[in-house]
Amino acid sequence: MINIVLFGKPGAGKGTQAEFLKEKYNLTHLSTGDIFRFNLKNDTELGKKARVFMDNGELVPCEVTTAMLIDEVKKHPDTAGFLFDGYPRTINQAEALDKFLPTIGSSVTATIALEADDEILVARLLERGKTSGRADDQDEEKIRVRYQEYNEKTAPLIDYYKAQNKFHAVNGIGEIKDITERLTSVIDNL
Ligand SMILES: Nc1ncnc2c1ncn2[C@@H]1O[C@H](COP(=O)(O)OP(=O)(O)O)[C@@H](O)[C@H]1O
Repeated sequence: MINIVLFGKPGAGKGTQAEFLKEKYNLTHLSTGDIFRFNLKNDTELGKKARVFMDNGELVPCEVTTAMLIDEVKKHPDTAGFLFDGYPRTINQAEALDKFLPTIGSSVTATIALEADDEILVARLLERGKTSGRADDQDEEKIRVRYQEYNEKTAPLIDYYKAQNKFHAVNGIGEIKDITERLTSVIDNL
């Protein structure tokens, strides 16, 4: 089983690249953002718990997110591997994943970060907000909160995975297909 964590700031292109990678490597794509948005749209119990946090650009509490993620993983016992997109986003979540995966005989294979400058990313998010209907993409204030959350809570994961020799980074600026190639060359060399 190969488990890849796609890592990057909001707007870095994780979702776009995940679409190509899941096909190429036959992986199950788990996007916590997508799962939360589905639950919001359908007004489920989970959606009710997540809504205020998401609408404000804040992280949903770890207990809620981790329980949801583990449920999703368990739905795919026969998969060739997972492509985690948007999880883990805190050290607590990374530790939870490192505890859970061995219970299904697996582990994180590698973390790959898509890197890009903040100004480019904020512009991308505002552009996406014009068509995506995502409230958190339409308001600079909310985008700012998401970057704060990233810097405080998610950025420490870089050192967490470096300490395990599992951190890789690629340049997230350029043509979509060139970025896909950068990612596949990392995965093919794992
Ligand atoms: N691992 C997570 N932990 C906590 N909250 C999360 C997590 N993943 C997604 N969320 C919630 O869903 C929102 C949107 O997620 P996502 O689409 O991945 O965002 P982005 O485009 O900012 O990377 C986040 O701002 C957060 O509220």
